[in-house]
Amino acid sequence: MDELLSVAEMYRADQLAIAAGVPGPALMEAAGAAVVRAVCERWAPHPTAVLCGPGNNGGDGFVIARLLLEAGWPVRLALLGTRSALTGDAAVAADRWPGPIEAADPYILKGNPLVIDALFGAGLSRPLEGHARAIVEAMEGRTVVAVDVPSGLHGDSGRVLGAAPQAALTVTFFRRKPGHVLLPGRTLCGEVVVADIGIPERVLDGIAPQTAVNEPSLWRHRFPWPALDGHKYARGHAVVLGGARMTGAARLASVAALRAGAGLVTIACPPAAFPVYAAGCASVIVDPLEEDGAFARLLQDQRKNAVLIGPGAGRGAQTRAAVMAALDARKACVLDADALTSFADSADELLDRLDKRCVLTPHEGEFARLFGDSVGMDGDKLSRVRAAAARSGAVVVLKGADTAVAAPDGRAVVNINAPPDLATAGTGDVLAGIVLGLLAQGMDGFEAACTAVWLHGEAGRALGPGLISDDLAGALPGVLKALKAQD
Ligand SMILES: NC(=O)C1=CN([C@@H]2O[C@H](COP(=O)(O)OP(=O)(O)OC[C@H]3O[C@@H](n4cnc5c(N)ncnc54)[C@H](O)[C@@H]3O)[C@@H](O)[C@H]2O)[C@@H](O)CC1
Ligand SMILES: Nc1ncnc2c1ncn2[C@@H]1O[C@H](COP(=O)(O)OP(=O)(O)O)[C@@H](O)[C@H]1O
Ligand SMILES: [K+]
Repeated sequence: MDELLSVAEMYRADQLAIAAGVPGPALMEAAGAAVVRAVCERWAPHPTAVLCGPGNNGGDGFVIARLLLEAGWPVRLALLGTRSALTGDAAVAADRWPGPIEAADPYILKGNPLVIDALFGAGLSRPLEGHARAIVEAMEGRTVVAVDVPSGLHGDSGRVLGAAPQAALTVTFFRRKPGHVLLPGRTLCGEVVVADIGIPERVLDGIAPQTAVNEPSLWRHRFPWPALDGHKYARGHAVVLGGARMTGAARLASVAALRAGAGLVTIACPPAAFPVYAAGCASVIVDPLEEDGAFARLLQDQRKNAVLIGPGAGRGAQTRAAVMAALDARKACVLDADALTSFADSADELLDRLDKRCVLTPHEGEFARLFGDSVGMDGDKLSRVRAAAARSGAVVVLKGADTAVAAPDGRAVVNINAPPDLATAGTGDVLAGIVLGLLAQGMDGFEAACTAVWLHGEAGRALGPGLISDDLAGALPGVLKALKAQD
């Protein structure tokens, strides 16, 4: 599993490693050596400036400068702050640096195209300003290798505090932090190398991290591959509420649900729209809702076990009533798009009714409408999605280039495989359909959401530039085949 450690958890990992008998200076020496290895693998020796900060990140910088010098590199080292202010392991590392210590002034970068940024680590306590900010800004245009994180980037949020350089390479230690995968951090880090510095894996037992990168090892063992003796009803019957006008959305979602493995998929739609839906995918059942209450009656069929409401549903009382009917019928639910926006003025009415078999799939705008009052929009993506899941009791998928998924019990993942080609109309409808198809097959809400987001990203990658949402479901068989081949 690819855990993401918060800054506090990383400090705890360091402490547990030291308590287990790995000396602090040995960790720092290993960290510096890992950076030097990564640098030497990528660049031939050339003039390099190592910028050291006042803490242990700077301590790593002293180790790096010494090892580069020993490897024959032309190195200059500059320190932000004074030598006498260094303490602990950083002071030990500084003692072992044989060269001069210069002041961290932008002039030191002159003639040094490669810069090692060892100013600040992931746990920055306040925004960069003054001298620190000036030197970070002066790195622009140079090849920057960041130690742990580009200085100024916060490891928990992925946000820039004041300023941070664009790195070509970031070498971090033991595990990535959320800031390496959340935007804009992910972009600023460039290539990320995770180095083993001798922290024993078992320290994770004492930390029990709740955050990870979304990858198949988290949910592959629960993927609902059809059984040899299975039949279509064993694979679930999914229902999609179709709207009167925007019919494409429900059609995209219904095909995606089938491709994700649902045994049957029904679109329940207004009678006037029946011809449009019926002319769509031949594998999808279309059921016109002839009279008031027809949707609730349709859901009385116990075999219909999962419901998607939102894509193209229309905003207003009818959609709200359909959501309530699905919740009353205790179906596994995916609520997306209009199903979320329809509760913008009465969010609590919805949020008080949800449980962990409900998956909400808002983009940032829909999130603001539904959770703006309860959670707010100020926090970072991971904190907000976690708070939203805790508030609602549902699984929340906060979409975007760095989609984050959270369960009400506090687990969360950040997804990193989705290409920007997915930023095109209708891809969210496809995602909602994939979640639906997996829920229909009995996957639990959090696993279904994580799996769907990953499959959606892989389908996007398989298609690449030029993809439109119509193509995505058709790419799922190839993605699923590759996933199955890894079993
Ligand atoms: N045993 C360990 O703890 C290990 C730590 N390592 C390194 O240690 C780093 C973390 O070290 P620290 O916790 O000392 O953190 P930093 O090296 O980021 O230093 C924190 C110091 O910077 C100051 N500071 C924070 N924000 C500032 C701002 N905006 N302007 C000016 N000064 C500011 C703080 O007051 C504090 O003195 C990691 O990033 C990693 O590079 C590695 O050596 C591996 C082992
Ligand atoms: N830059 C991006 N990189 C990766 N994925 C993206 C990017 N922009 C959007 N997406 C994904 O595309 C989908 C868009 O969904 P949504 O905003 O609901 O659009 P629509 O309503 O048109 O379907 C989401 O899954 C989102 O995560
Ligand atoms: K740094």
